[in-house]
Amino acid sequence: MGKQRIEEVFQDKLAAGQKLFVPYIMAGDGGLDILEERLLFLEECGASAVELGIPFSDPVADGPTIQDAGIRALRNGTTLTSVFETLEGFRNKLSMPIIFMAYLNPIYKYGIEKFAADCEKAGVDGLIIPDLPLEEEALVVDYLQEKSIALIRLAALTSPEERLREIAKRTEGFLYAVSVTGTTGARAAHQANVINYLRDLKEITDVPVLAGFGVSNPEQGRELGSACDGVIVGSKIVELLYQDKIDEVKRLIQGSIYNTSISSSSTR
Ligand SMILES: O=P(O)(O)OC[C@@H](O)[C@@H](O)c1c[nH]c2ccccc12
Repeated sequence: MGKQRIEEVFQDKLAAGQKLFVPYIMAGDGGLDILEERLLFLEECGASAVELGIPFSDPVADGPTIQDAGIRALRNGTTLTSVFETLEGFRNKLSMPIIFMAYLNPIYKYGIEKFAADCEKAGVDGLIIPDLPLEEEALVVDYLQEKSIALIRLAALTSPEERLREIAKRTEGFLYAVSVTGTTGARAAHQANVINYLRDLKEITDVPVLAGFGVSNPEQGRELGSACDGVIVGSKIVELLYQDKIDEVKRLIQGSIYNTSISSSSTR
């Protein structure tokens, strides 16, 4: 399904007046045995897609919460191979898109051609590679395109306008609007200029724009979501799952995706 699944699922939700919510979890945190249960739960809560982190020893864009989750996952012996195998076992039980968040090094070591083929086999629809700049994309784009795997590009608050336009033009599936300057991690509030940044991004692209980094509660989710198409939440979700606070995960997701056409939130 690949890129097309992301486009269709997101378009359906947006057309129904819903905002999008994409939780990030670290594959192998808590063991790969619980991955199926967690993904089914997130889908049931109303997640529009899931961003699945591949643990890596040198996660330069990650703050302490996700770094710690990565260390736990690596200690559990999580590898790209075991994640692919696990997903293949239950992919057909989920209808939401699955997006990998992986640094370039593990993908490169695995072999980009094999990686793209295994994404297709395991039903991985899209990919975020945070340490792959536009200038180096030639390393991967052809292989991903052949398998229809969306390469989701990241816009930064500090990117000059011309670069933002290029990023917006190239991105597939959606545009990831990084909404803080710094690493991942829950924050109490966002900078004042973030809303304008999101509105500007909406103007330069037709694909959905999702805001990520720093969202830690439904109020922030709704605030950022009001200026774009929805939010991505990582650290807060990772922390709540680690603490087994399942009900709070549900509240965070459902509280963030209000429905723009019928004011009460849908639990579908
Ligand atoms: O953790 P936060 O602040 O909620 O941010 C989302 C983020 O975790 C997730 O999208 C992500 C995890 N690691 C990344 C590295 C780069 C870009 C994005 C990510």
